[in-house]
Amino acid sequence: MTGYNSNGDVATSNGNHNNSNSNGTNGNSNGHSKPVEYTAQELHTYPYEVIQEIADFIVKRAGIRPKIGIICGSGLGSLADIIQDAKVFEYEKIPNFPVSTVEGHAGKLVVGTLEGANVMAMQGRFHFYEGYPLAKCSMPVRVMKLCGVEYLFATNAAGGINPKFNVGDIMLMHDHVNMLGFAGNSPLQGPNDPRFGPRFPALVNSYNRDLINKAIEIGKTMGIESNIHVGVYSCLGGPTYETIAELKALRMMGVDAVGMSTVHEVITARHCDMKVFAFSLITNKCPIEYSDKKDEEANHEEVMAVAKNRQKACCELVSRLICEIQKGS
Ligand SMILES: O=P(O)(O)O[C@@H]1C[C@H](O)[C@@H](CO)O1
Ligand SMILES: Nc1nc2[nH]cnc2c(=O)[nH]1
Repeated sequence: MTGYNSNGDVATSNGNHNNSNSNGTNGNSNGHSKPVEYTAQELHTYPYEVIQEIADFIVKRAGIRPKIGIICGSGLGSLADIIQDAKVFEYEKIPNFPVSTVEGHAGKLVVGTLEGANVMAMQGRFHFYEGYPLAKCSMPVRVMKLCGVEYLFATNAAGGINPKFNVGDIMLMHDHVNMLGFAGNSPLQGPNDPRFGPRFPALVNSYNRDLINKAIEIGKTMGIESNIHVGVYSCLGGPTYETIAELKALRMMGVDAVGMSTVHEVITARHCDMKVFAFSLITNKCPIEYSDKKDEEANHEEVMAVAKNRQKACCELVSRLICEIQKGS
C-alpha cells in the first residue's frame, strides 16, 4: 500500500519513494503496471500528489490543457454534450476518482473544445449527502486547476426562495451563504497545502463581476432578460428538501435560491485563485407559507424535467459566455 512519509513525500509502505509515472501507475519488475493505491485517509483529504496524478492522467489522454472547467448541475449534463472533439472519461476509469451516485449525474468527464476554448466538463458532481466529505466533493476543482483551468463555471438546480423567481428562471450567483460552513464544515478543513492557496482565503467578490455583467447582456440578446436574476445561493446538506421554517429562515438571511452543492466547489476554486461564474436554474418554487398543497412539495423528477426543458437556454448562455472570454484573450 502506498503512503506518505513524514516529509509529505509519497512513499511505499516499506519506506521507498513511490515510482509512479505520469499515467498514475507503478511500473513493476515484470514490465506490467498497476494503479497507484492510496489509503482511505489519503483519499479523504486528497493530497497534492494524488490530485497531480489524476490531472496528469487526464491531460495526457485528452492531449489538451483545458482553460475552462464546467460542472453540470442536476439534469444539466447536456452542457457537456455540446463540447466538440470530445474525449470522454468515465469516472470509474479515472484512478482515485469518486463515482457519481445521483440520477441526472452521468459520472463522466468530457474534455474538448467549445467556442474555440479548451474546456473540461463534469457530467455529474459529488454531493455531501452521498456520503462524501466536502474535500472529496470539491476535489475535481483542484484536478481542474492542475489541468490548467483558469475559469470555473459551476451550475446547479435550485429551489427559488425569492418570490419573484419562477420555475425555469436562471439566477446568476453573486454571493452565497455557506450553511455547511456555519455548521463547521469546509472543503478546506485539515492541513493547508500552500501549493493550492492560503490558509485563510477571503471570499468577498468570489463571483466574477465582469462575467456576471456579460451574462446579463447575453441574456438580453437571447430575449430572456426577464428570466435572468442576480442573487444569493445557499447550500444545505440535503438530501431532504427544506421545511417551511427553514425556508423562512433562509429568506430572512437574504437567500434567493437553495440547493445542495456548488458552495464548496466555489470555495475550493477561489482558494486556488480561479475565476468563478456560477448560476442556478430554478427548478421549483419554494413555499414559505404552510399549506396542504401537495404540488408545492419539491421532488427530484420535477427538478430534472425542468432542467431538461431549459437545457437549450443554459447551453446557449454558457457557450456565448465562453465566446466572450475567448474574444478577450
Ligand atoms: O447537483 P445539483 O446541485 O444541481 O443538484 C440539486 C441538489 C440535489 O442534488 C438535487 C435535488 O433535486 O438537485
Ligand atoms: N436544497 C434544495 N435543493 C434543490 N435542488 C433543486 N431544488 C431544490 C430545493 O428546493 N432545495
